[in-house]
Order: sequence, then C-alpha cells, then structure tokens
Amino acid sequence: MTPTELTLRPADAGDADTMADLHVDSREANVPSMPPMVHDRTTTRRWMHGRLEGASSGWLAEEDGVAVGYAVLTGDWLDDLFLAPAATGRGVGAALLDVVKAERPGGFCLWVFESNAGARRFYARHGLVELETTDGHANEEGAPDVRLAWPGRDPVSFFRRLIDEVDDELGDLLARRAALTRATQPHEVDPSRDPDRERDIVARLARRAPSLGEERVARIMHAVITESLGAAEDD
Ligand SMILES: O=C(O)C(=O)C[C@]1(C(=O)O)C=C[C@@H](O)C=C1
Repeated sequence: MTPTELTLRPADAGDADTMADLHVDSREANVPSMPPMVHDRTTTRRWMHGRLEGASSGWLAEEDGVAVGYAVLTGDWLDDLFLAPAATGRGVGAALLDVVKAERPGGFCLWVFESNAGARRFYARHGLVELETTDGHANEEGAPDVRLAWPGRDPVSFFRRLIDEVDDELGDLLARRAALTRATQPHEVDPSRDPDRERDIVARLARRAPSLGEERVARIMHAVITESLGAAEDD
C-alpha cells in the first residue's frame, strides 16, 4: 500500500462548501467537548463563502486529494482550525498550524471553548499560551472560552501590542470612572470616604478578576478612587 500524501494549499471561495462541511462534521463529532452549533449546514456554507470572498484567507489540507482539514485566518486571528473526524491524531492539525505560524510569524490569537480539553492540550504542545478566559457572553453559543496566543518570533513585541490594546480600553474606562466619581461628590452629605461602599466595589471587581485576588484589587481600587477624588478636587 502506498502511504497517503498530505498536501496543504491555499483555499479559495470554490472550497467554501468543503470547508463548511468539515466545520459542521467536526463540530458535531466533538459535542460535548464543544457546544452544539447554533447554525445549520446551509447557513455555515453561506458564512464560509462570505469569509473567503472577504477579508479571510483559508488553507485546505488534503490526503490523496480528499479534504481532511482546514484553517481560516482573518488579520492576526486564527478563526478556524478543524479536522475531519476520521483524520485526527496523525499530524494534520500540526501541519495546518505550521502553515499558520509561517503565515503569521509575528504571532496570532485564537479562541477555544474552555470545555475543549483536547484542543487546549494540542495548542499547549505547539507553544501557544492561554491568556484570558470569558464567561461566554460574547460568543453565539454562550459557552465559556479561552483566548490563546502564539507570540511569534518576538514575543515581547507581540505581547506589548496586546497590552497597548488593553491599555487603550483601560484609559477610556479610567476616564469614565473618574467622571462618575467627580459627578457624585457634590451630592455627598458626608464628604469622608465610604469604606462599606468601597468594600462592595472591591468584592464585585475581584469576582471578575479572580486571578488578581481581593487584596490586590483593593489596593488598585484604593489608588483609582484616591486619584479620581484628587482629580475632582483639582477641577
Ligand atoms: O459612592 C460614593 O459615595 C462615591 O463617592 C464614589 C466613590 C467611587 O469612586 O466609587 C468614591 C468615594 C467613596 O469612598 C466611595 C465610592
């Protein structure tokens, strides 16, 4: 028997149905590691067409001409990497991931469902790191997920780019929060600080940022509130 030959090639819109079918087959075979899909096969085919005709680029893995896996990239995000259910465990995923790394040598991110332990082990084996986890409110399935990153050939530059993105949001949030502290002050009967209210704020934030723990969150929020009150006084 001749060994099967794995080839990888860029995909185009003509491959969209094949890729959509791989997507649906893989998702169906992986319940409950992944939550059930919220879209049917027809909608998924249309969605895949739109992406390949738009800003996304795809790669198709074929064994002796039979499609066994695919990847889709949009910007610095690996949106999809799916394998035919019968094609797992023989290096197809690793080959697709190698292509993605070569395409994005500066690094990329992706989301996996938190419940997808197999995928998380696969990506950890291939040098990806887990960043934040979510409660799933932002994805269609409403299932908790994990953001992963492959930091590429210059990890410090890669992570600094991500830190800059977060700091842009954090700056906006600090400004919004300081404006509210300032707006509250003229209505205070007692101008001294309210430790009970600040404890409640810390407890709520610590639930959202458990990796920091309550003591650190308390120190951070003490500084935020102190400086916001100071800025309000300076006005
Ligand atoms: O809630 C208030 O009473 C505020 O003045 C706002 C605020 C805050 O910035 O969150 C500021 C100072 C208080 O000690 C508690 C909370």
